[in-house]
Amino acid sequence: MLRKIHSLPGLVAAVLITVVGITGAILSADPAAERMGTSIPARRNVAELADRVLAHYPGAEQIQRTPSGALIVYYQTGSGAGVDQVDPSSGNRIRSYVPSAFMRWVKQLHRSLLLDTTGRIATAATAIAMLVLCVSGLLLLIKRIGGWHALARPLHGSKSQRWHAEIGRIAVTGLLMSSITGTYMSAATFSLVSDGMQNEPDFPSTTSGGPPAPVGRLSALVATDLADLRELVFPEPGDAAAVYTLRTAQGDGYVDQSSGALLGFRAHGGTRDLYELIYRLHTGEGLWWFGLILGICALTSPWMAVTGVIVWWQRQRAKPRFSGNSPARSAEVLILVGSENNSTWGFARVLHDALRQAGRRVYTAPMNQAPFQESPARLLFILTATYGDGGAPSSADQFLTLLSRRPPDPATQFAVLGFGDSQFSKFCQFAKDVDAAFRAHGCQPALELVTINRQSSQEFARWGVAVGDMLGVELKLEHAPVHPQPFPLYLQERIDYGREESEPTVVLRFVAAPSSGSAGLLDRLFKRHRLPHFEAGDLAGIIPPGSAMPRFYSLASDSRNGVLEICVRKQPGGVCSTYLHGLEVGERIEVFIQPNPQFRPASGASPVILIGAGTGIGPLAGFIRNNTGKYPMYLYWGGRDPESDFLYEPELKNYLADSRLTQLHTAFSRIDNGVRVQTRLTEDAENMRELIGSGGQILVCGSSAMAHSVRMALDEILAPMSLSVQTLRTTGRYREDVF
Ligand SMILES: Cc1cc2nc3c(=O)[nH]c(=O)nc-3n(C[C@H](O)[C@H](O)[C@H](O)COP(=O)(O)O)c2cc1C
Repeated sequence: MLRKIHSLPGLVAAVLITVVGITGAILSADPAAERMGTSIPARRNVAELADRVLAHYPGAEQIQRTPSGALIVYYQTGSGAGVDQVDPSSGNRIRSYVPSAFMRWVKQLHRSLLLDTTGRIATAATAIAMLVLCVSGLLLLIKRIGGWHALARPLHGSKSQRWHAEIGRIAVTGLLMSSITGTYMSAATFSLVSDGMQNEPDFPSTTSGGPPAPVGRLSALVATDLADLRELVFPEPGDAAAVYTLRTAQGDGYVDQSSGALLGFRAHGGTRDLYELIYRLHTGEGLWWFGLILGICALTSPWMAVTGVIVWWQRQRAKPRFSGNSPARSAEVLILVGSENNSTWGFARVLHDALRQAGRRVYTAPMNQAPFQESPARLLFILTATYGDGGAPSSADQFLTLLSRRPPDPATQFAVLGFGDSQFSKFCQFAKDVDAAFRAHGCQPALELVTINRQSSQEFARWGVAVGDMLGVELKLEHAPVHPQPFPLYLQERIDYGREESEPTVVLRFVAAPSSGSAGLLDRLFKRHRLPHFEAGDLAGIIPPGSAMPRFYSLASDSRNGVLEICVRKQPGGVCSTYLHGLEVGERIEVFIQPNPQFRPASGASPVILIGAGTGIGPLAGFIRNNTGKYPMYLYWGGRDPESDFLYEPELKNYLADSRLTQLHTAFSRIDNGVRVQTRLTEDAENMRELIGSGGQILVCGSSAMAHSVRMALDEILAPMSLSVQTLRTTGRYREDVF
């Protein structure tokens, strides 16, 4: 619901929000520019100013003081009327006052889209839409990220999602302020609220009628501080009954031109003061710095509109299109899906189709729409992602309440499949909560809870086998997510380690075109650089022949290195690793890139501690290779035997020599007194604490068993500092890429 409230006004008003935002940002520069060209004298009264202005402009008709403090004089001369900006101290002319035609046009566009009343209604609607977008966007972000306290945390999601939320959380306060004040001003324009301007003073019925006194001696003007002046209108020369009209910050009145007495003064009411405050907050007039801040925030509106539309479009494209649902009333099996970004629906589709092929009547629905009342189904599959800080995705946020209202039924069997990312501290937490809720509700687990890390097709296929066994049918769950376009690569070089071992490792370097052969020189020169963009730590997706499922390998190079490099250990019976180990130099393969932006060293000079074992060294070696700024980097790496599989040995020695690597700590397990990498960490605990104390970040890459041991060791190392892996994780200083 909240998402709909956010998307609808955004989509409808995207163009208007862009126009109003850009014009607002341009207008915000005006008060600042005006303020810069204005000097504000210390204590001066209106009588003194008027006296000096009259000395320069005998035909002065009116003095106006703009909210920025600029003084404008309207006057008549023998040759006609004129308007000048004058110096507040001397009354001297500064320049002729001609508001820029461009700024007037921008103002009209901002206020009414150059369309009078229709335009004003449209801009009022835009201000309201913007207000709704700011509030709903903030609530969505809080929900996604896991609460108010987490608002400053690093963001996850697709590139457009992250950019939308990142800029949004910076600009939201300014945009909120602009939209609230804009809405109020539009309401005042259409008299829906009062602006307090109707409270005009009554024109004096009698005046002293005496001869005009010099303006510099009129007591009411002497008593008025220049800083309070808004406007002074001079009386018609020769008219003894005429008076000065004086408008100030406090109220409006008239001044007798002979006695200098203040006549019929009427103070502004609270409504007028409120309107003026809101006007100043919106326009920045009189508060130029505030206006500039709002202007900068308003500049983000085109960005927010474009990224917002992209996020919406991506979500629409990924939306499930379900055909072949059996009616809920007659379904034997329910598949309930909890998803935020829709990828879980792809897995649900595969399960749905496989169960139908196995002859079951299946009904699939979002968890929030579980048809508990109508459906007699007694077998429930729940496929759900986790969001925020271990919370529910949007299509499942009502589910636990729905379940609690369902009468307990021991005849119901359920199986929960959790989708998550082990980078998050509360991995698949919502799936765990759902599993626990079903058990507490008296339902029977048909299968134990299974969690799937990063949408792994292999883990899903394994779960499918367990489901098939449970149902007594053969169930093949092959989920091939939609991947980016693959591109061809040629193997340029391979470096083999531990050939004689049962699980040898190979470093493979691919280029975008053959570096030798029949290709022409130009072809060779340019095609070599036609690698798509990727960074070390991103994932290379490779689909081995005879399989539909890609396997992912962490990249050990950047595209700017001119090669795509991966480090592969041959797994016993592993389809893809066997295929890659069999590649000959010059052979062609197809690869696609899956960005993995959370696994990168933070920018800046704080130390980076890289920890890995086995082929986990791949991305870590890539980070070191690209550390051309020579920031402190420490590598702790565990291998088996230094004789046969010291991966990247010559490169690491070079990096140490040219300071791209600060320290190298190796641990080998298959030698006398062999140790694992976590032991090296513990031995070097003092150094580790020092590095973490100076703001260090830890990146871990390798098997999940190794990552687990490393976490345990680090928790012990960090305990004297009252820190833990968990606390580092929540602040983005501990990241894992685990397989
Ligand atoms: C903002 C955000 C927050 C997330 N929070 C968690 C989390 O707390 N725990 C977890 O295991 N996974 C978390 N994930 C990972 C998702 O649950 C995972 O990518 C899932 O496969 C997405 O499924 P969906 O595309 O159907 O929404 C988060 C992802 C994002 C983008």
